Amino acid sequence: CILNNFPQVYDVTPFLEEHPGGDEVLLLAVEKDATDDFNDVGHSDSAKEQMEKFYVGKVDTSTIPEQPNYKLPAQTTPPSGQSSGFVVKLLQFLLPLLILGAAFALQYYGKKK
Ligand code: HEM
Repeated sequence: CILNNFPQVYDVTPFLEEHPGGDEVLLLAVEKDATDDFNDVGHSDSAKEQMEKFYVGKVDTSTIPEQPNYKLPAQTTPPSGQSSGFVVKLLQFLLPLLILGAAFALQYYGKKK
């Protein structure tokens, strides 16, 4: 089935083996709007007449959503990833300070003894 000359739909299944341009190009156009592909080749008037033999019907364009009704897949990082990432960053900043503080404290108490 081909969406050629959108919104007209043509079923070219019986034509696959007879198509002078080969079946491959037709199969590449399956289930998409092949209007540009068809026109770019510069098909003859006879080709356009033959096309009418495969006419199935029209797509009811009112059923096509204006916005695609799918959502992009969510980011791979889990939702908790953000907060744990923050904790890691905080620790990366605080840990060297803590070690430095511990080193100074040890030095101070070590001298006292
Ligand atoms: C119902 C749809 C189609 C019909 C009835 C059809 C019919 C034909 C016919 C009769 C020819 C011989 C040349 C001519 O008379 O113009 C032809 C050639 C060709 N068609 Fe189609 N065609 C269809 C769809 C497509 C689509 C979707 C493509 C996609 C690109 C395509 C690509 C070609 C190519 C590449 C040639 C060869 C042109 C050449 O060698 O000069 N056709 N087609």
